[in-house]
Amino acid sequence: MSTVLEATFGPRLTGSRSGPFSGFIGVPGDKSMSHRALIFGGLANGLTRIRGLLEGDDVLRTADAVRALGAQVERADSGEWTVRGAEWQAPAEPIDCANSGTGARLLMGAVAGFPIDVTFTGDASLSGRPMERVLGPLRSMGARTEGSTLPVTIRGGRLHGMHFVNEKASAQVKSAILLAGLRAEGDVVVIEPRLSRDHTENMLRAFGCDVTSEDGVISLGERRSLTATDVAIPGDPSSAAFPIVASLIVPGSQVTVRNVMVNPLRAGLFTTLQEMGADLRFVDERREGGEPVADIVATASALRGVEVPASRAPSMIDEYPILAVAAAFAQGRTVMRGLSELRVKESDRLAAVIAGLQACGVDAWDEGDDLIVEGLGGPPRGGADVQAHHDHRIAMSFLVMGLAAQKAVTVDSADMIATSFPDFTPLMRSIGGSIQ
Ligand SMILES: O=C(O)C1=C[C@@H](OP(=O)(O)O)[C@@H](O)[C@H](O)C1
Ligand SMILES: C=C(OP(=O)(O)O)C(=O)O
Repeated sequence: MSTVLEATFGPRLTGSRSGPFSGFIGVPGDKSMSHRALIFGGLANGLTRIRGLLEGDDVLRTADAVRALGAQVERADSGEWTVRGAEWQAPAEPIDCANSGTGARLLMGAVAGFPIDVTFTGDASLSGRPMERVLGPLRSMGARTEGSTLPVTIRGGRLHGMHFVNEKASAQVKSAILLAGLRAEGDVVVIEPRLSRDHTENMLRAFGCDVTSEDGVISLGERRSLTATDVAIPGDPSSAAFPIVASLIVPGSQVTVRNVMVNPLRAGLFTTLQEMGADLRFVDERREGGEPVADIVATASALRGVEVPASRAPSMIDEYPILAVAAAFAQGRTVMRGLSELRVKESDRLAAVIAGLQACGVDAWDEGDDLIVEGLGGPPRGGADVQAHHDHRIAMSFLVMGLAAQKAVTVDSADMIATSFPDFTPLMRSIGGSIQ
C-alpha cells in the first residue's frame, strides 16, 4: 500500500477503552452503489451526475478504470461526480483494480460485450481471489478469457444470452452477467435460489434498462441501452455497522447514524442484532437513490447469543467480522451458519476473526462453514496485537473491539481501511472513540 495511505492511517492502530459514545454522524456513500453508478454512467448515453459517491480507494480505482475505457469522469469541488458515457475502447494499460473484488468482477462483465482486449490486475489480496466464477459465465456467453486469477485478460466481442443459476448468491457474479448481457443477443436470465443484493437491477432500471425480477428470476428485457440519470447514493450500511456495534456494546452510549441505506437485502446484520436484544430504532424511513433509507439510533444494550441461519448470509456477508465482535460481548453462544464465502474475501475472514477473538481472550472456532463464538456477557480481556491481514473489515472490527474491551487492541495493518471507509478513524473519534 502507498506510503501516503500509511501516513494517513498508519499501518498499526490501537483502539482503547472509551465512551460512552454519543452523537449524530453520517457515514460515506454505499460502496456497492458507488461502483455501479460509475460503471453504468460510463456505459450510458449522456451525462450522469452522482451525489454521495464513496471516495474510498476501491471506488476511485473503478473511476480510473471507467476513464481509461473512454468515458469522461470528473469530480467537481462540490463533491459531485459526473460521468459522460462512451463506446468503450481498449485502455492503454492494464486496469489495476487494487484491492477491489467488486470493481474487478463488474468491470470484467462490462467490457466483455465490447470488441476489445482488456487485462485486469490487482494487489496481492485480489490476485489470490477466485475469478473463474465470473469468467466461466462470460465464456459461456461467447467471451474469451485468459487466466483464472489476476492478471486476467478478457477478449470481448459478440455475446449471446445465457441462463445462469447463482448458487453462491454472489451479487458480483450476477452483476457481471447482467452487464455483459447489456450488449448480448438473446435471453439473459439469472436465477437466484438465495437472493443477493439487488442494486444492479434497481440502478439499471433507473438508467432506463428493462430488467424484471420475480421470485429470484432476474431477466433482461428488450431495451438494454442505458440513458444517463442523476444518482444519489445513501450511506453504506456496511460502514454504519462499526459505530452502531460500538454503541451497542459500550454501556451508556447512544449514537444516531443518519441516512443509512436499509435495503432488506443488505440489512441482515440489523435483523440479527435486534434478535440479540439490541435497541436499534429506524427513524424517518424514506427512499433515496431508489433505495430505502433511514436514520438509525443505536442505544447500548445487553446482547444475548443467537443462531444466524445460512439463508441470511447474503444479506450481511461483509458484516460477520463485526457481528462476531458483538457476539463476544453477548451472553451465551452465537452460531453463524454457512460462511464458506468468507474464506475468499480480502482475507480468509473466518480464520482472521477466530484468531483475533482468541487473541482477545474469547473462545471462538469453526465447524465446517459455521462460526461459533462463546459470548462472555461483558467486555473480553482484549490486550492483544491482532493481525488484520491487510483486510479493512478485520481491522475496523478489532479496533471496535479495542474501544470496548478491558484492555487496548492493536491491529497490525490498518492501511486498507481507506478502501471502504476513509473517514473511519476521525468519525469514531468524533463520537468519543480513542483510536491512536
Ligand atoms: O456486489 C457487490 O457490490 C458486493 C457483493 C458481495 O460480494 P459477493 O458477490 O462475492 O458475495 C460483497 O461481499 C462485496 O463487498 C460487494
Ligand atoms: C468483500 C468486500 O469487497 P470486495 O469484494 O469488493 O473486495 C468488502 O468490502 O468487504
